[in-house]
Amino acid sequence: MASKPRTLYEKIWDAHVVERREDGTCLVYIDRHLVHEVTSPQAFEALRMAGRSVRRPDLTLAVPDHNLPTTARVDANGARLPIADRQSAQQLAALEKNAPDFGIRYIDSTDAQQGIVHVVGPEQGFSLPGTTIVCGDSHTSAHGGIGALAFGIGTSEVEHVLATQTLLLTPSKTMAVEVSGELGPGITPKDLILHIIGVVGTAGGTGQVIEFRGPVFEAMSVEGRLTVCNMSIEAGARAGLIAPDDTTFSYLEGRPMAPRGSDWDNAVAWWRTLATDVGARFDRTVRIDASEIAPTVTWGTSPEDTVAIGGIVPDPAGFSDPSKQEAAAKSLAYMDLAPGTPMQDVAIENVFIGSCTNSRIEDLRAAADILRGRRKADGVKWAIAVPGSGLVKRQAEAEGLDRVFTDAGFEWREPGCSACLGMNPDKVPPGERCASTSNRNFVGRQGPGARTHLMSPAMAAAAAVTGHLTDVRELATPSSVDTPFHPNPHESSP
Ligand SMILES: CC(C)[C@H](C(=O)O)[C@@H](O)C(=O)O
Ligand code: SF4
Repeated sequence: MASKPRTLYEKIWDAHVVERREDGTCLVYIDRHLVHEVTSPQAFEALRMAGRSVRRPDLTLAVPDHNLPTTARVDANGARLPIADRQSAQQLAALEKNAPDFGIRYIDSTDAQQGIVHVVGPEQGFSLPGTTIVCGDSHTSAHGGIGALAFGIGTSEVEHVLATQTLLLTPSKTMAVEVSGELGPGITPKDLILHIIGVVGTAGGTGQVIEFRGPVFEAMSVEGRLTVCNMSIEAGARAGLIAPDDTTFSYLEGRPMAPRGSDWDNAVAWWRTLATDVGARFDRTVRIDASEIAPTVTWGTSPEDTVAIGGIVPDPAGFSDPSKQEAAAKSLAYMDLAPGTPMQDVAIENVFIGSCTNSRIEDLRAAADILRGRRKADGVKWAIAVPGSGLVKRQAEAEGLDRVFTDAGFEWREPGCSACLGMNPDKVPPGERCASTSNRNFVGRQGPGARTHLMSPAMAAAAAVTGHLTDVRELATPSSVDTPFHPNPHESSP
């Protein structure tokens, strides 16, 4: 008898279950564990107190990102500069000590391979299709873009994975997000995922694993897929997935930690079997028409508060759900926006291009395409471009993108989480607005009182040039609009 058709999620899940318990929970094997400085110190301390070691240090990779300043890290003599904030300094020092103490590979802040953990994993070939990947960080969902079942875990689970290389989990429900049609000129993966979150809602995917399906994702670069899956957590989902294909394999082949030789061939042969079978069942399916999507921005303090750039700030009274009415009214008060205001009239004083959502080479190219030969508007006080890793930075510099940014009035920074969240010196001043390529527009996310509008890198660049939220399609040169994705994945890899 033919076996039951399975989804991509079910195939990866089944391949990793070590033990099914009577209560429905499963002990699941974890293939890859990424560790950063914020959620790991207590986990290592607990191991130390219990006299335990790390079960598979070779499957664990540590890299600092959240707390690192993105200004110069060494002085003129190459000596490391101190970290001013005490808690940040302690967390960073703890990771630097814990990694070698427990035999884990550690990428130092001064190493060209350092970067945001979710940029570094795929870039190093550490994150692979068909694997289970965890990290004490919600945006671990990003790695689903290469076809891995990847999700964030809490600090006690970090300890559990370090000690046992397993986790106790319950199987998730599945949701298919089927996107038909094609994205229009100038519409990027970020616009697509913002639009999807607007449709699904931040609670829409709760506890589920979303598989993004359809020709748009098949045509998308790995960078774009990482952007989409990165934000699936903002739809409440446990993880996001896109089936691995030739685009994925050519992105990964030859990366430092990817398999080689016959191991590579065997891996690719298995990865090819992972795609969802015809006839496999999802618990829920959401259908979206790509051709209806415009450049998308947020107006409120939740990632589901999205609107097309040509739209207006909504009236809270227009929402049918009373709790949403209340939330929208609160959001608008915090954002200092009046219902009915055209989004394009919203002036911004800050621009942040970076974060694990949009700091890969293709993102920097898209922003630079808009900025080339232009300058930021006078009203824009602070604009920074923060590459997702040292390798992305190096690649961008080789292409002259750093000059495009600095000529346009941007600061060109060292890799890290930066102004995505206020855990390091890069903060948006209270009461000011920021056009940001990050993934969360929560109250105080970019600093106390800061007001965040989420958007794509090209849209953030357009806002920098005009000083207000702007439809990038009105600014774009024909060539930058025609190629929203870099066509050749090899070219777009650092
Ligand atoms: C600090 C970290 C635990 C947090 C997360 O889990 O996502 C951060 O990365 C974020 O984006 O808010
Ligand atoms: S860049 Fe932002 S979203 Fe990504 S891991 Fe860092 S803080 Fe979290």
